[in-house]
Amino acid sequence: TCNAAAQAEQCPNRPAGRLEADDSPYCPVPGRIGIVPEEQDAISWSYPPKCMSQTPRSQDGPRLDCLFTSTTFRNGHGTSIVTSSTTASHLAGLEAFEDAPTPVIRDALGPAYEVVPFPGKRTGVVAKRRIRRGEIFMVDLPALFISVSFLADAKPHHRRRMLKQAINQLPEVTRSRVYGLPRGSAEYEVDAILGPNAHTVMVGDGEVHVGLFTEVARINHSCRPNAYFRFSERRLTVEVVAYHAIEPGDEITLSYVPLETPSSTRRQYLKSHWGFDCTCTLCTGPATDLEESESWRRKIKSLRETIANARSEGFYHDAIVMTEEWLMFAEWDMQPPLMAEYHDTLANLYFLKGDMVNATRHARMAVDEWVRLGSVDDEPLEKARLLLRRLEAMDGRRRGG
Ligand SMILES: C[S@@+](CC[C@H](N)C(=O)[O-])C[C@H]1O[C@@H](n2cnc3c(N)ncnc32)[C@H](O)[C@@H]1O
Repeated sequence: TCNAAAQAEQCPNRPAGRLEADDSPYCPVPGRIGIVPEEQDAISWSYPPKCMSQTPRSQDGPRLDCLFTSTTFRNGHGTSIVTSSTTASHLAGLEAFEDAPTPVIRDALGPAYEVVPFPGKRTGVVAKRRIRRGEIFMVDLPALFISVSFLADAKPHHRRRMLKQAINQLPEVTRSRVYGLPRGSAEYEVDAILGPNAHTVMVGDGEVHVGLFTEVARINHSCRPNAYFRFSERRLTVEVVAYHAIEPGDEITLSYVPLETPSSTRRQYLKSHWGFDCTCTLCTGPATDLEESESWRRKIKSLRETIANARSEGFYHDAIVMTEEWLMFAEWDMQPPLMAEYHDTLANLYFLKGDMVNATRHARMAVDEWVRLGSVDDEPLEKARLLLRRLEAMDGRRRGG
């Protein structure tokens, strides 16, 4: 988990990628909501921050990383963050640290999943009831949040000491969840815990961090997953979303690797970074299924790049046509995006093209979809509403005069 450049390439915080064509195809910085408050140290940490200076291999000048623990974070869940003081200040200013209630899923239907023993994989997560396509059925908080630069640059014994302390400063309930996770083969306990359980996410201006989300860590990998996770920087949460309907008793799976990664690289990566030979249904199923999936993924990847180019060069009509194709290929490979994101993208492209009727139609559908999802991160809904209001105001002016 320690090479910053490799992590930046891999970071699968949004394995399906975003539809928004102006975003980088890999790991876009997840939703930042505007302003970072001025009084950056508004929260008080539960322990005096402990700092270590690193001599980075890749940047100029030494870098100071500190351990910050809040035991009161989200009603006593607690979190330990190891990062630069600039990033810590940025995080501390986010809504995640406000004295707000813990984000929960308003779930009148009862718990969506349970953790059960799973042959060959110790445990796995299975659906307890039907989960709708696009439903956010799990929201998790980070027990640990560690800068990848720290992991890469700190001396091994400093790194281990800091991380051990980071775990030990957590509240008892979260600490025991961390220690209850499966271990990899690394010699030292903290490395063995992080290895097979942590995921990468980005915060601030693209700083890659490793997040240990103990609930998400229960979900096994599949090369054709039925769910994916999205990171909300604003709330420091990970939401797990269903790609398509999941039936009761089905195993819930995520891809630990970006879906576009070719199968041989994917398998190698899972072996070298996660330490296992993948036994998912795609890897153990008929070769023709795998070949077909590979070909869709190649098409999806190249389409996404072409859409980004078409948009930046002002060929909005082409970008719209290709976005439709993108959706179709993604559906064929059973990894459809959130429909809300799809409508958002089209609303923006039609808007740029000057087709206000279709822009308004898609903006309305985007708002409806975000509301229906009940996302724990309201930023995309706010954005979609803003665009819709703007379009409606333009229409009002046109009709009025
Ligand atoms: C993040 S944990 C997943 C939950 C884990 N099974 C547990 O018992 O808590 C990752 C570990 O689960 C196992 N695993 C996950 N997906 C797998 C797959 N597709 N094939 C084989 N083993 C898998 C591997 O041992 C891997 O290191």
